[in-house]
Amino acid sequence: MLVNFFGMPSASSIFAAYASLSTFIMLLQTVSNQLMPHQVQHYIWSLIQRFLKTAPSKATIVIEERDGMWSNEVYNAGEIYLSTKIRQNIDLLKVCKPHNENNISVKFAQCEKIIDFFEGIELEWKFVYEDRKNSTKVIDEDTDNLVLISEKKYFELSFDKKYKEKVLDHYLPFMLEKAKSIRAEKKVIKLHTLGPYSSTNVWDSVTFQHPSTFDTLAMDTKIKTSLIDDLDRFLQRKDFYKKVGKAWKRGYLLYGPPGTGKSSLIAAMANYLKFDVYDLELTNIKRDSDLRKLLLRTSNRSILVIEDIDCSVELPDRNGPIYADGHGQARDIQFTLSGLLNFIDGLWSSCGDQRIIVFTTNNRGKLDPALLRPGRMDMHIHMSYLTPDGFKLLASTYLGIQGFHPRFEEIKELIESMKITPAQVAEELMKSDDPQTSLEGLVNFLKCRRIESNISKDKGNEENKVENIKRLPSDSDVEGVTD
Ligand SMILES: Nc1ncnc2c1ncn2[C@@H]1O[C@H](COP(=O)(O)OP(=O)(O)OP(=O)(O)O)[C@@H](O)[C@H]1O
Ligand SMILES: [Mg+2]
Repeated sequence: MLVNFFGMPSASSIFAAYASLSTFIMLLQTVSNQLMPHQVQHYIWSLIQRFLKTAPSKATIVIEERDGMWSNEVYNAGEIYLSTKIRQNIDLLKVCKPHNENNISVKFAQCEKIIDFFEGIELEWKFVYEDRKNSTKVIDEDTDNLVLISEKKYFELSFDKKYKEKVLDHYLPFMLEKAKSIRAEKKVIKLHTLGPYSSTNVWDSVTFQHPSTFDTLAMDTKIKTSLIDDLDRFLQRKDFYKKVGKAWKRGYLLYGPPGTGKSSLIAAMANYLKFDVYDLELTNIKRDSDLRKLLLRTSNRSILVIEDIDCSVELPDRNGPIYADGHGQARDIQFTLSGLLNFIDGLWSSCGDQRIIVFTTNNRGKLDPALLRPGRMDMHIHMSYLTPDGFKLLASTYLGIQGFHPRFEEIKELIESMKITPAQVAEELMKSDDPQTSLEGLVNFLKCRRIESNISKDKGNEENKVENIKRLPSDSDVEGVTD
């Protein structure tokens, strides 16, 4: 073929090639018309056409359900990703509801094909299901038990060969990410706690159903916004933590009086992030090694909570490791708070992703300095008494009152004049379904509280006066004083 100086074939050579190809095809048609029945001709032509169109340029990736004994993450992701697409494309579906998910999952019921598109590339997913002659042993990752399976499942992902790099480097990671977010959306949050006598060192888990969210939480708006921003930034900073060589973790210290919403805030964080919660009651732990085992059994994307750190456990100071438990028996505790924190740091640096640790306390002043040291807890969050804005939020959540209500002014003035917790007000607001009655009850409650606190203030002042009078120097106190 003639080629011009741009490396392209010339017009005359293309024309000549086209003419000889057409002559060849016409000849082939004449021969086949005379020798073969019409249906056979049609079948052969369609085969040739299909071969010319697809065969030479097609690539296929096989994604098996199992990688040896273990499940294959890419297959699992494929199943989740395609579950959003098969509803429209396929008539025979299989549905199930895994125990750790909220919604029904839709799966392939038999060998089927689905077409997907990604940045202009057409991708064909084929689900293949085969019965095996012999069953094989695999690990059920939910229970860690060996189970026998007698089927083989896999996906064949086919596409134009020229997009191989793009599919491997972009489409599959995109599909994995998508599956991750679908899974996160569907995920049921678990609350893991230790039994009263956790000699077995295992976490008991139940479904976490705390309804608290950032929308229902009455707290300083600026603090709330900066916490949400902090959590968002934390989730997106995988590369940053890797770059600076730090464990991908974040620590929060929540402090404030009882009933100001510290535990509710933890629940709101868990619901926002869809992270499991591990509630670590340090008093239940006997040995340092038990603690390590338990911590090793916590999962990524989780919140480790240690509540009331100042009083729930008597962590030894550096002078003495032997402590008495609640029953007066000696308890050999070999860890210090800073030891615990260092261990968590070390563990999470090597095998932890997206870990959050939250400590709560009613009294920040009583805390071990190890915890307060700069850089130890990333954010100290003060949960304080109720403010008028906080009250408006509670009124909207509990009573459905949006905006203004004639009683708000009086309530605002009462709230500003005393220290009242959101928990106390929430309890009053729950006493009636009728907003008018509830607010009436709240006003009475607040007035009583104000009278009580004035009385105790007066009493305090009286006692102080008496105390001061008692302390006035008597003749015998004042040595060497003469008139
Ligand atoms: N800031 C708040 N916003 C909305 N509701 C709140 C808030 N604080 C407390 N409540 C209500 O009071 C209940 C008790 O609050 P919570 O257990 O979160 O307080 P806490 O600060 O953890 O108290 P403690 O120090 O005793 O553990 C919650 O279930 C919730 O109904
Ligand atoms: Mg609490």
